[in-house]
Amino acid sequence: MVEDIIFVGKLIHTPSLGTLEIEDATVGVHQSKIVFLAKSVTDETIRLAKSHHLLKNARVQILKPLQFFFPGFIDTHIHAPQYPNAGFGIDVPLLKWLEKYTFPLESSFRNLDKALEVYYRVITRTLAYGTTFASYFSSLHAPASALLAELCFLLGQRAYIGKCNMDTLSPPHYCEKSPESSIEATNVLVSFMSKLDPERKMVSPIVTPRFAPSCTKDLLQACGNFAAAHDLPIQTHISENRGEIALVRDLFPDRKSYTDVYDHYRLLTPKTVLAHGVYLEDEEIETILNRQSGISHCPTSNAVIASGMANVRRLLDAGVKVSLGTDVSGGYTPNMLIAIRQAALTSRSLASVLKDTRIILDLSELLYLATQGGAEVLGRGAEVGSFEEGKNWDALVIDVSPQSNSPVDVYEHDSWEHILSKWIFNGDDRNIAQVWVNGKLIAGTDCKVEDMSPIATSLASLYMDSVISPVQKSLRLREILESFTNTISLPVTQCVNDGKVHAEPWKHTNENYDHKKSTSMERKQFLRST
Ligand SMILES: O=c1[nH]c(=O)c2nc[nH]c2[nH]1
Ligand SMILES: [Zn+2]
Repeated sequence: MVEDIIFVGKLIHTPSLGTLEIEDATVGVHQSKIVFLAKSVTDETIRLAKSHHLLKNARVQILKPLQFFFPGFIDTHIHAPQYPNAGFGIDVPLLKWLEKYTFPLESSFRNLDKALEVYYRVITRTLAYGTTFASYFSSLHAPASALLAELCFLLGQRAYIGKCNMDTLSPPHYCEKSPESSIEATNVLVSFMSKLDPERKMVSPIVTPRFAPSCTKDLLQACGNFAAAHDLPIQTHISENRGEIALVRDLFPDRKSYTDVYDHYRLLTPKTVLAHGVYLEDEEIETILNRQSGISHCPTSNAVIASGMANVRRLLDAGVKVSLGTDVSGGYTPNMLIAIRQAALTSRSLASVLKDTRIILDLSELLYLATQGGAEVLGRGAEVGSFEEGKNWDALVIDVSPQSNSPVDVYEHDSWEHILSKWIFNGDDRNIAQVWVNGKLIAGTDCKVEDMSPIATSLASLYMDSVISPVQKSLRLREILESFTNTISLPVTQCVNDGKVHAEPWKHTNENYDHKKSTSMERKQFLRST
């Protein structure tokens, strides 16, 4: 059961593009939803909240000075298995980067021990950075993707999880055998996740054709059909890099443009997330608008792998939905604050290059992209992204007081607009005191062991244990997960990987690989590669 709480304090959000609201507020949360919202704090508003029929048993949480509520960040594009590469590998352009750094790493996620370790880390790190909702690409492996879904569910992060569909132009050891086997594995993941969270409230599958060059025409067609048949969102990459666009032109000579490839295969829907969109032509933008698909602007990775600078203003002026993604590990960090900063600076650089100051994104627009804009692109605009009666309580408590021990120095004369801007440009995870998802406190510097769920506590204590060897850690991790899985009796499902069928997704996918034998080659390779 989720506790009912009346939150009292400064509340900052961007409910629509260009609207920044900074007000004192009294917010009543019942069973994870906002049921009362008064935009002031007085004895009367608190009394009114307490007398609300759904808040009779609510406790009251009052923020301290220099603390405020902010909607949780929504990262609409992040590659979970690439997290170990975050922070290096910036010497080559996109297609070479995939070959040199990305495919070798992702292919190792057939090893579920590795997946456990990396996925635990990426979820807890993004939560500490205030990401309450992430749209993850995983690798092509259904079992590891199921594990990612399960960990998000158990640790409490809202997430879309997509296993990559890719059946061509990829290394033989990291390429699906056929469109049929790719869709079969996707179906396995969808079935697993449907049992994990039947209402798709916390975790939902998302159909993930990696990008046009890594899919045959039959696979693109099958992905479009599958998404339509199961009413699922879709995510992919588009128009990120000039070399990639030329490749798409060569591979799909019958299609007018990169966008037309996706449109032809029914992959552009109101629930489609298109990452990058740096070089879209006017006609492509119009198609994306007509299909009501959205863009995930990934300025950090666009800069890191020198792909280019997307003109967000042009997309917004056209009426296209835009959000923000960290795109780890093209992006060097899963920290959404950095993505916001990079979006700000990219818009300024472009404004200077194109001699048009209108291109500059102001703070309220940047914050919208990172919150409500993300919710809209993921098709969840009515549920999360800002504070409104009926929405879920996915919120951060930001602390810029000296007690936060953060790099944000506030002076007496600073307005709240200035404080907000200082947090965005100077802050870090030390300012994120509380992370609430779906009415539960699950992370943040204030989050005590007693606040955490039992699984989060067990996993956290394991990770803080510096004595235990990596091999023991991996075994213990698996044991913990299995014990919790049994406790909440998650459905045992069948997962297909590399053509084999397995009883439970967290068990091995490779019959020759025994995780208990810590000397096995695979484990040694895993330890060396992490
Ligand atoms: O930034 C990117 N990261 C990826 O993993 C990828 N795959 C295809 N295109 C891509 N772009
Ligand atoms: Zn990407």
